[in-house]
Amino acid sequence: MTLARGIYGVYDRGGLADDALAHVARVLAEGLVCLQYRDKRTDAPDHELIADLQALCRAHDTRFIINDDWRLAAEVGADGAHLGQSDGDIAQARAALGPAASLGVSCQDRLDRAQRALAAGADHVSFGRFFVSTTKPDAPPADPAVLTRARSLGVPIVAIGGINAENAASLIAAGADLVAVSSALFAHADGPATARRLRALFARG
Ligand SMILES: Cc1ncc(COP(=O)(O)OP(=O)(O)O)c(N)n1
Ligand SMILES: Cc1nc(C(=O)O)sc1CCOP(=O)(O)O
Repeated sequence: MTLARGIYGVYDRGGLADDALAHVARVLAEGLVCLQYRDKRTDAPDHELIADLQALCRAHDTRFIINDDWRLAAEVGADGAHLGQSDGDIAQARAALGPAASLGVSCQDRLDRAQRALAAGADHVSFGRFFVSTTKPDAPPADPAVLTRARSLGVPIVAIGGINAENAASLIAAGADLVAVSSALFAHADGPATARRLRALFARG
């Protein structure tokens, strides 16, 4: 299923408050296209948390995506997976997840990576980081011009890295269909207000 334009939430399991799920529900209520479960702390997925997030996503008509591990995505019946350059075979992931799944691939600032990912079965591609990210401080920088070049690919283009309500407009203007946001949505109390402001940016066209 083609991802609509809008907000792509990245729920990073590290450093969450006790009321994290209630906070996620408030953010989802603002209207996110999808929510990614990302856990870099352990190889042991938190199945209870995954089930809770998946249920919240269903209730809010938000696609639920698993980072890094397409086998886990298939096992839990997620709506899709997001793969980095070393997260396995994209064609194998597509075969396992099926044609309706959302399958995204990180391409940093490389159009050739995006072309290869799409040829192998991805249906959207992600570029970044565009701003300094507290969630992933070592992510290499990308120039927003890659978003403009990527329009020619004809698939949804995701921008990621340090994005918030103040800086997202430039990336949307450059060509991003979705902005992938973690800390500004989920590590700050004003995450729901940020989601509302981001939505307004897309509503402007
Ligand atoms: C939407 C989106 N884009 C890029 C990434 C980064 O994925 P990856 O390169 O696999 O790096 P880690 O997230 O594993 O650190 C992402 N997660 N989501
Ligand atoms: C998970 C991730 N990947 C990135 C990349 O550039 O590939 S940046 C990033 C972190 C996104 O979180 P925040 O919105 O808090 O910066």
